Amino acid sequence: MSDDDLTPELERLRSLEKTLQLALDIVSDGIWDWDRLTGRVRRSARWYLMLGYEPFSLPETVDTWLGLIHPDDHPATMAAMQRYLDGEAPLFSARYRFKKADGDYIWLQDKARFVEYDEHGEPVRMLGAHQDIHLQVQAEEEQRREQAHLEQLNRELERKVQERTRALADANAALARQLTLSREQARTDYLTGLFNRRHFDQMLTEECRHQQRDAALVLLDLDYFKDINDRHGHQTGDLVLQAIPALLRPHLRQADLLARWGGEEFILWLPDTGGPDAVRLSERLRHTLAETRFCHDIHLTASFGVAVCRPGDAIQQVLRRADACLYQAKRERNKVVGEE
Ligand SMILES: Nc1nc2c(ncn2[C@@H]2O[C@H](COP(=O)(O)OP(=O)(O)OP(=O)(O)O)[C@@H](O)[C@H]2O)c(=O)[nH]1
Repeated sequence: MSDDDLTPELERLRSLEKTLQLALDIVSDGIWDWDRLTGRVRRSARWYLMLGYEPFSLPETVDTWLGLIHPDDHPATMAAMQRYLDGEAPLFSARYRFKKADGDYIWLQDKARFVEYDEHGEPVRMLGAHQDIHLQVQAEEEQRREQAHLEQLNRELERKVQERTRALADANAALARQLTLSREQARTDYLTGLFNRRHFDQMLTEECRHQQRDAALVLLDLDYFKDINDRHGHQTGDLVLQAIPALLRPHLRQADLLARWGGEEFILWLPDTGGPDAVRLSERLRHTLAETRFCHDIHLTASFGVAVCRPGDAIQQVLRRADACLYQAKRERNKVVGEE
């Protein structure tokens, strides 16, 4: 073939190469072309511009590439290359940071594959394309940071909700305890721990409503209690009053109700109990009190008024009758008086 024949063919090839170059510029930000036999790596002008270097100003060697990869991304990049060389990947593909002329790093996507082989089938040429994905990676990192921040906020919110829920449950439990205590206090005499008059009244009304048999009402009034206060002081008087329930209780049944009726006055409701039994019990209580030595060797007696409540009786009437009996007992003191 003469030179004249070659010229149009060369022109056609040059035009083709130019077209190819333009097409590569459209789909990538830099092209590299490695000749495995010479070790030379040619890079496109755009490749240099992408990194801020003068076009073709760096040595056209593999070491230039290796020297510009961020040290942290080196192992993964080499591993990706090895996978391709070992035939485990259809092409070399890696993301890594690459050093620019100003010393900063940008994120690149690098994709390459062998394009020529020798007669033994050994690859001799590799063609690669770089893509500047810096903005994309930054956006992804920002998104990851935001996601992590949101997850952190979410965890904090959940922790706070749990804390509040726990605090609320604690507050509810404390409130329930307080309510129970308040209810307890509302029906208890603070000094003796017995039911107070108000609660006893309520219970009596209930008891009467369901009463089917005789019951007894006993009023118990300590004698000359004022003397104890006067002689030993009000605090000692309190101690004596506080000791009364423990002295009476052993003589009572589960169903019997004992309450503090007022100052030094106590009251007993004895269900299913007739007059004689109530008087006998009152005598036992009278003896117990009379035989007890309180603090400071205090002696004490009590007077008792016993009335019987029959089914259908008005409780106020019964109370009045018990009070009348007590009044009579008080004439002598240390005495039990029951209804005739
Ligand atoms: N320490 C103390 N004394 C009380 C309490 N409540 C009432 N008293 C005293 O009980 C005394 C009752 O006096 P009085 O009503 O005169 O009766 P008394 O001295 O027991 O005499 P008689 O009932 O007539 O035998 C008063 O001194 C009250 O101050 C109390 O909670 N603690």
